[in-house]
Amino acid sequence: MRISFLGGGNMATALIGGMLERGFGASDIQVVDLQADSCARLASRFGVRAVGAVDDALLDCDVLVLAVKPQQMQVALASLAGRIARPVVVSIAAGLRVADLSRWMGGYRRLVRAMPNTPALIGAGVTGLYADPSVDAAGRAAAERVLAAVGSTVWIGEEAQMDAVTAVSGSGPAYVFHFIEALEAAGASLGFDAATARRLAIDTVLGAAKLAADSDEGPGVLRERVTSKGGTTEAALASMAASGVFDAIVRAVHAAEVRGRELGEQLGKD
Ligand SMILES: NC(=O)C1=CN([C@@H]2O[C@H](COP(=O)(O)OP(=O)(O)OC[C@H]3O[C@@H](n4cnc5c(N)ncnc54)[C@H](O)[C@@H]3O)[C@@H](O)[C@H]2O)C=CC1
Ligand SMILES: O=C(O)[C@@H]1CCC=N1
Repeated sequence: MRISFLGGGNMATALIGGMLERGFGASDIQVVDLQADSCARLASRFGVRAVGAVDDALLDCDVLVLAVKPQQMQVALASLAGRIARPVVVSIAAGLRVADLSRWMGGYRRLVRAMPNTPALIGAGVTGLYADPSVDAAGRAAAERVLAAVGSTVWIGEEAQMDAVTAVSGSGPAYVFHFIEALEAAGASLGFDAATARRLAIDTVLGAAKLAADSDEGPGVLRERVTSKGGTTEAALASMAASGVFDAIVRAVHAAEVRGRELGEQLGKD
């Protein structure tokens, strides 16, 4: 299976790295990026073909992944209109709807929207996928194969829910990194050196996530197990509740969902 990327930034790098780790061949992967330094970096790091402009070889693929910023998409797609007939086109852009992507590609409709996240870099991503109803089973399977190479996949039945996927799991790693930053800062403020504070914070999140993933019980039950009556955890959780941490996180995820919808509406007007 031949895969091409339009845009070779953070996410394309994460996806290509993960795919190569999982047995995709470098000679089956191509990238186009406007920045010469991005092309040089991808070519030297991964051994893939990386070019500065769309050409016929790049478009001769089974899956074309659209990996430019939402604001860059319309201009980027203008270079494809009328030039593709075969590949299933997979957009990983936040917000942008199938109808608008299709219009910008001159009516091409073999489109799948995917929302991966950066842990794809180590094969630990999760991706929500939505296919235009016109995409056949083979097209869906091809798109899923690319994203499944870098983590788990979940098909979403309604396109409108892709903004919720973006808010929960697409942006989600940033929330977790932010939590790690806070835990690390707290450790440092309690007197640990930087390396020790970071180790304690990261390994705690890693271990807790693994425990949650491996357990038949939900995170609420696991939380209660840590929380001894009258103990230290109870004191910390009471402080979090007083600060409204839980509700603040829920509100933050809703803000991300709203921003995804706004992006789609604003950019789709043109
Ligand atoms: N960063 C993340 O965690 C996630 C990002 N996304 C989505 O992935 C997409 C890419 O995001 P990043 O990789 O973070 O952005 P990025 O800015 O790192 O990469 C975009 C790349 O596209 C290139 N580019 C721009 N216009 C181009 C054109 N016309 N032709 C060829 N290349 C062009 C840029 O030079 C840049 O290297 C976005 O649409 C974003 O919504 C999706 C899931 C997670
Ligand atoms: O922040 C963003 O817009 C992108 C989409 C999901 C993660 N990063």
